Amino acid sequence: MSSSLWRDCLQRLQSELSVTEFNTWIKPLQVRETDKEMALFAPNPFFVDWIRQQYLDRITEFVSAKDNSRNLHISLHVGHADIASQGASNEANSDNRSSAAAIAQTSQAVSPANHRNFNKPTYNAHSGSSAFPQNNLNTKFTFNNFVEGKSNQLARAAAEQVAENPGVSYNPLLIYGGVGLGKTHLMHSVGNLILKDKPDSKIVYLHSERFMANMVKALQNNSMDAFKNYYRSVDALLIDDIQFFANKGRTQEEFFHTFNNLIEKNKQVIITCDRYPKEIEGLEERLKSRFGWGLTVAIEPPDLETRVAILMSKANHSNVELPHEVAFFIAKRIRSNVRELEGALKRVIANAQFTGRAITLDFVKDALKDLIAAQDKLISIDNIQKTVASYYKIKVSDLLSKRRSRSITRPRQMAMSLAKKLTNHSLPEIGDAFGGRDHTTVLHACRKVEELKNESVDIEEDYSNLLRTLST
Ligand SMILES: Nc1ncnc2c1ncn2[C@@H]1O[C@H](COP(=O)(O)OP(=O)(O)OP(=O)(O)O)[C@@H](O)[C@H]1O
Repeated sequence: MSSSLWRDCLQRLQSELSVTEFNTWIKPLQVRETDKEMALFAPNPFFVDWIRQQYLDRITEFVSAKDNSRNLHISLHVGHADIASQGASNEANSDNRSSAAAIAQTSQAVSPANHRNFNKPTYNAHSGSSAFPQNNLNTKFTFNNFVEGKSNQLARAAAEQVAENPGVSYNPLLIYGGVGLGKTHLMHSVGNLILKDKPDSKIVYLHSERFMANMVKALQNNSMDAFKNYYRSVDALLIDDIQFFANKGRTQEEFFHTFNNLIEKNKQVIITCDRYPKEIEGLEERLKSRFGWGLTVAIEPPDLETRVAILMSKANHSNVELPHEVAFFIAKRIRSNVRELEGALKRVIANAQFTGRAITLDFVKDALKDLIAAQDKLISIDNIQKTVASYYKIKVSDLLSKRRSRSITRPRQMAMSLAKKLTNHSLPEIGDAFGGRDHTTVLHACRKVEELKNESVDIEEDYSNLLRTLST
């Protein structure tokens, strides 16, 4: 079935994409539209992945601009629109869940607001009588395919310990770091390993947004007891992106009690967060302090060697031979996070498959030219150093020197903190660029600047001035 909204969307995409791209990826999509949802169907999981990475933002943007009154959810599925209709009617029939469950396994609801968060596959959801998910673990995320490097070593080691001794080693385990760095991957790896050792364990993974949605549903349906019992009866609760709880008082209250209950019973809790939890505004102090009871570990952006290793490993898993020089080229250019690195690799592989061309350096330069151009426009550490030095009327060589007088250390800390904020370089890379300093020095500088900004209007003003100069 094809709605007029979808037809408009197709027209727009056709005008924006090349003929091959449109015919290969967009034309085969089937659509089923209801009042609340636009469900898109693609022939296989790879196709779904590709649509999500390359086109979903654009489709979502277009649909919400064109029809913002309905706030349509856009979901992606493997399969055919007509089979899904059968699935949907099965879903309504509580005695016949198999088709609905099969569809649920490959479905990821996406709305303009929650698109990033629900992007993650949750293939392992069991069907069941409960209104709540049974485990939602993605079996693709394991320790075996998690590439270790300096940036994630500690987090990985802690996660492995927790998987071996759930509820005992570190409870809670809190993993924090920027987007796409492997926090969710590690969390699922723990869940999968616990299940391998103890298949009867009740492990639940969910995004914090889902926790809140389930709570709201339970409040509406007068089923809070079932909600509480469900989450308090698990052996391990893995909850992603806790920063989402900021300023959501009722959800925090509920989570606080669930958390206490589980920890008291030595049930494992694992939490991820996109920043150091103490820095989340709108998160209650009692939660922040409890999160610190166990172990808090950071994941940093991977360094060059780790990025190369990740690319080689991902290519290997897709049975693709990736020349080392190509991996090196991509890893050098794409530094932001692993998700983008993986996206670039997928794009290279798909392009090579379409065109039948070999993956050479020239081929990759061409296939990724827009990504590379965007990357080249990013602010460089060099530029930050020059701007900060000139602002404080010192020399760049002072910033790189060992001098420790305040007139030099403050600007140096400011420059490091701006480098962390405005570039995709990892802490070790920033440290290197500042006269070979350790990554902990950079971390300290970032925290110090945050602290000083709160204490001193002058520093706050310097920071804003520099940020403005660098961002224009
Ligand atoms: N060290 C690694 N080895 C292999 N794959 C990795 C590694 N780190 C990240 N990835 C891959 O990168 C992608 C993004 O990782 P993940 O979803 O775990 O990031 P995240 O930190 O949870 O991000 P977000 O904050 O956006 O939720 C996944 O496909 C994951 O498998």
